[in-house]
Amino acid sequence: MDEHTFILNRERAVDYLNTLDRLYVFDGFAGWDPAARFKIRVVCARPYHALFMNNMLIRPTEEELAGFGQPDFTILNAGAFPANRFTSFMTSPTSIDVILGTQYAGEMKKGVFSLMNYMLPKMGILSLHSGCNEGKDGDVTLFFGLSGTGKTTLSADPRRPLIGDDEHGWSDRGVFNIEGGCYAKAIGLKEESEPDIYRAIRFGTILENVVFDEDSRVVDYEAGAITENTRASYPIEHIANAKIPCVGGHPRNIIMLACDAYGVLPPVAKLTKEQAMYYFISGYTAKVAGTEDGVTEPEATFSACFGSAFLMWHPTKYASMLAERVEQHGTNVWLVNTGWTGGPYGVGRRFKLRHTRAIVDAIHSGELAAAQYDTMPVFNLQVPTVVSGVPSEALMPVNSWADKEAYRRKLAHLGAQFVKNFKKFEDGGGHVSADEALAILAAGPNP
Ligand SMILES: Nc1ncnc2c1ncn2[C@@H]1O[C@H](COP(=O)(O)OP(=O)(O)O)[C@@H](O)[C@H]1O
Ligand SMILES: C=C(OP(=O)(O)O)C(=O)O
Repeated sequence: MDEHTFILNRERAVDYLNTLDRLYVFDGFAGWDPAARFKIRVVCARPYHALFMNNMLIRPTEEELAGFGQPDFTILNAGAFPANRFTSFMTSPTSIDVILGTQYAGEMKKGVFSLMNYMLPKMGILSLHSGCNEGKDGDVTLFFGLSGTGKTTLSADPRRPLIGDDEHGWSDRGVFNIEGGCYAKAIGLKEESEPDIYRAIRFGTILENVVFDEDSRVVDYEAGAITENTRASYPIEHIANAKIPCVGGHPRNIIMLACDAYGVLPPVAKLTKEQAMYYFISGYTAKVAGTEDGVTEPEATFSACFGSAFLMWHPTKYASMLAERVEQHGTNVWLVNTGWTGGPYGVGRRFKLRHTRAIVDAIHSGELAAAQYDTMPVFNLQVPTVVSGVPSEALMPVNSWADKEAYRRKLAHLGAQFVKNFKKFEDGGGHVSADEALAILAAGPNP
């Protein structure tokens, strides 16, 4: 989009907002690190949108609010009003630079994230689409992953204080959350399996698109009648063990999450430095019905750095910043499949949350770093032979499939999709040397 189109959209949003009798304004911060903190003003037509950003941004103290002054950035949310589709560069009535034509509250938080993906790297800080928590001895873990892969679910862990569930920065001082709240998927939520998130849903939380009984107000988390993408937005302090301020040291472990609906990838693999770059740049998951409209069948998705829609620089810029930090801090990198086992979607079933949690626990206890590994064909991934609390036949995927030939076909098929996707990154994008680019490419699958 060019500047002129942006100005036209902005004018349209301002004109619409000016017609309203009442507007809702919220001032808050993005970035828990005071050296990387931005003042954000949200101006919107609906109180729900203002409350959403009250939950998702960092709430200023009364004193901070008194001295807030002019914001660094302003979000104009005129989502009830469409953009003019005849404006050049506008291919739809939905605009997300200033918000027109969509009332999805997530646009505002991801708008701030896009901004941070531009600003932070300029300041030498890596922006991360990841969850983050911290162990008793201060060891930090990042959970990268696309929407629905488990960032929010797995970073909420009663034994590990939560730093954040979705958006972080990694500077020379360590990691910090960008946000002041969480945005959890609520579909199928149960107190037994996700107690922290379930209990975080109380006064002040926004529940979006859930089905509830109008008389009793009891919510039916199982119902996806409106959409599968039901959500709960709550201030981070609603999580009992949130770490406030939401900052931590340099990560000891990075977990890259993929929800592989083909059932091809192992539930956990240990990555070499080059594999870590390869899987980070690839940003794989397989979408099943969920966050996005129109997705009803599993479909491989590659989204660079696990968030290409929010990247403002070439993906290899973020990847090389990640490689530098991983090297400097000796961070271990893991690939965890929170998707299917025993066959693809429709044949097998999703990994049990308690098995994925057992894997994450084995990473944190150091059990996996000391484990024995086998090599998985095609992807050349190092897969542990034993993980406490996880059935061993689930570790090497071929063992969990009844039809071994069908597995081999899907393995080759997924490998080929990775290779095809990676073509556009083969030259390193000017941010890694030609030799490094070759080493990263060689770390990918060989179908
Ligand atoms: N094995 C698993 N690991 C992680 N999440 C799982 C697993 N099985 C089912 N789920 C469900 O998948 C969804 C993951 O969503 P969420 O954690 O909000 O993803 P993200 O924060 O990455 O968008 C949750 O609804 C969770 O209950
Ligand atoms: C907010 C979103 O992302 P996530 O599921 O990663 O929270 C979204 O995709 O709308």
